[in-house]
Amino acid sequence: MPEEKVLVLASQSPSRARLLARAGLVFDIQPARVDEEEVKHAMRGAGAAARDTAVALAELKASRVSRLLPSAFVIGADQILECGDLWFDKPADMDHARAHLLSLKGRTHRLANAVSVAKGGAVLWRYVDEARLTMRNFDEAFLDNYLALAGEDILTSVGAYQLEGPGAHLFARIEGDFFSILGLPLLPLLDFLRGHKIGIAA
Ligand SMILES: Nc1nc2c(ncn2[C@@H]2O[C@H](COP(=O)(O)OP(=O)(O)OP(=O)(O)O)[C@@H](O)[C@H]2O)c(=O)[nH]1
Repeated sequence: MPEEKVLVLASQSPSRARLLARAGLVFDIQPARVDEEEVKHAMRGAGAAARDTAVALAELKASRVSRLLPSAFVIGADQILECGDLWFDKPADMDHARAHLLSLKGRTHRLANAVSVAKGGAVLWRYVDEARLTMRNFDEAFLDNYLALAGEDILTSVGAYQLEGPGAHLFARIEGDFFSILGLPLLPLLDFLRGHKIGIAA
């Protein structure tokens, strides 16, 4: 009897879970207990770039959960939004979301998107890419209408937008992978998983 391949997503992200489920993968969810702020603060203080910090966090989440579930393939991911020399976190509430978007409007921000797979506590694979997103210089009346339409779902997103939803109205231009922007570099991840006979047989 071949060993059943167990797949676990070490993430609380509804977007990451949606992307994997819609690709037909069957998986459990076990969010990682990681103090992201502490790791970001330490790495930023040591001069690490956003992409390296996102990789480190993705690996930490995957390896920590895979130590608890040693026979599973565990996916960890992390996204860092950088605008100017500021790193943004998910907004705490709608007022923060409004302030977030006022500081991003009319500017280009970068998203570092990292994903990692671990098994038995060891990182097997990691991948990182970046996207550049240019927001329109919208006025506050537009922003109020956007917030009313988009609602509190945007609090689950580091940029206070869901590109696949009303967030599309915010942008003049996006450069980068759509799935990565939503939180998961899906195509390289599916490639890796198929190589381990997880997902659709090659
Ligand atoms: N639906 C959606 N979510 C987005 C978008 N852009 C960023 N996100 C989400 O923003 C979040 C980035 O924050 P992270 O700290 O990497 O992840 P998290 O949501 O805290 O979840 P963990 O993996 O448990 O750390 C992720 O959940 C991404 O899926 C988008 O355009 N659409």
